[in-house]
Amino acid sequence: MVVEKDVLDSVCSYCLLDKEPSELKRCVACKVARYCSLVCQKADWKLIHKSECPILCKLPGVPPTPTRALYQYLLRYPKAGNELDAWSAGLEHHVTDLKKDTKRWDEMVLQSRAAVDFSKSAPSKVEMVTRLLGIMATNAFRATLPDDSPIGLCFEPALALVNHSCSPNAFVMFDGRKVSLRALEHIEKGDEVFISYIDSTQGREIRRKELQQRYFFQCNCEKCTQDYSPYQAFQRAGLINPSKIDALLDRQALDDHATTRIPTMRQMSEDIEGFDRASCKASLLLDCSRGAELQDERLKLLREAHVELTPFRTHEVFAVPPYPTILDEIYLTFVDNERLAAALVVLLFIFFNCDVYNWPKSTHPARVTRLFTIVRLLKYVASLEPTVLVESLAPVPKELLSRLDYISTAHVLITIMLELGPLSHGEGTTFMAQIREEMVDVEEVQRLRGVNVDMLKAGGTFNDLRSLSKYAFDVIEMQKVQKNGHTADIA
Ligand SMILES: C[S@@+](CC[C@H](N)C(=O)[O-])C[C@H]1O[C@@H](n2cnc3c(N)ncnc32)[C@H](O)[C@@H]1O
Repeated sequence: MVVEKDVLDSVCSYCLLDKEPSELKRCVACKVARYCSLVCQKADWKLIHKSECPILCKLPGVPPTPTRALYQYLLRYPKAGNELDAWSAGLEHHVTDLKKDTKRWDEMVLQSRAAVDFSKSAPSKVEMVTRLLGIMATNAFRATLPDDSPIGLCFEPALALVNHSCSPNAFVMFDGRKVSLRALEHIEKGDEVFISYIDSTQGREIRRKELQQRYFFQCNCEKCTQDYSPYQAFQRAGLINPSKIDALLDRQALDDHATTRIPTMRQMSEDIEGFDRASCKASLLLDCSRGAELQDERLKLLREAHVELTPFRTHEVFAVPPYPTILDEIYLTFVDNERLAAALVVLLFIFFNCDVYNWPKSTHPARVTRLFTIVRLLKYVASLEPTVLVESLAPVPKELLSRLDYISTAHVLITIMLELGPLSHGEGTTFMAQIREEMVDVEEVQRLRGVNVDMLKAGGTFNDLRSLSKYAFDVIEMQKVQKNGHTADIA
């Protein structure tokens, strides 16, 4: 496991947990590696830093993450000849495919030479190291935090044996240094385990292109061969796991919506020009928004992209790409702008209308992580003065905003997460510890308020949450304008 170059300041180089930079102590020699404790520093020194530190001391900057992964391999197996270890040697390397892209291959050879040079290995090892780089390109995982931000490169030969499917039955979960393969559903003995290498909520052509370019194969899973829409894939995936989540989601309504979207999608495919044009224009605007320097400019482009998707909106096919991505980016822009009440409303809409279809299993880590974000946003909204809340969510009726019990809703969601978290992220993980911390915090607030939450009444609470999510479009269209030097939201 190698820490991503960009997060070296905020992640412990040994346990890989993210911390405030002030909580991490730098290695006094190289000033690159940082640790959250002496225990981690000692463990990393023994594992790799003893050999890596002198390299980092001599270099003017930190080499790219793959180069560091390569020289760390050479440092850990200094006595090996020009052959890879048995585990790595058996993995796909796609060297023939990689060589077809001469520019990419030349860069790979350069990176391998640098790794051999930095680790003072024999020059004869360059060929083996370039092959190892090919193996890593196909087999290494991007280690992430629960919010999906990258923290490192993980090369684990046993996990690398798992093939891809766009409707996977398992997933890889990172918790600091620990990595595990977890099932999304019951897998019979003898059945193949599949994970998704990519964002499988994207459309088939984008998925196929990405898999071909990065992994050199054409995916022939059922979702690809049948070109299933998210609604068909949802129905194929079966019912949502029975659990307390039923209080939050109306399973019958979800199923009915999916059923009625199937003929709608067929109808849409007859007007392919109209939908393709809308989708292409929205995707172009989305790309432009990613290049926008100012937040307001970014939001303006995303709003335009959202308007382009009006045909999707008319047919209520919110789970169909690129709709979920556009909404997700709008939500993230609101977070970046510290418009957290607006972010909550958009996120609720995404949760109820996109996520449930794109990740049908309620124990999917993406779904559970979303619930966690919703809890945090609910707690923030609960802390706002009622007048400020009404102002920041101008299109939402005051009556609904004042009726909602944000803390009790957060409380019930945490109760649900205590059931889902051990299945999605695993018992004993940092994520579960965070959920428990939230529970202690919310229970204390409830005690002070004298509120006793009854799960049976939760259905009512969630109806209000669903009602709030229905104002997402009005909230998105709300303009932020400059008024006498002050910014204000107007409907
Ligand atoms: C991480 S490896 C998976 C293990 C690999 N099958 C092996 O035996 O070493 C990734 C490579 O496996 C192959 N692969 C993975 N999933 C596949 C799929 N669904 N269909 C065809 N090939 C696949 C591709 O060659 C891909 O580059």
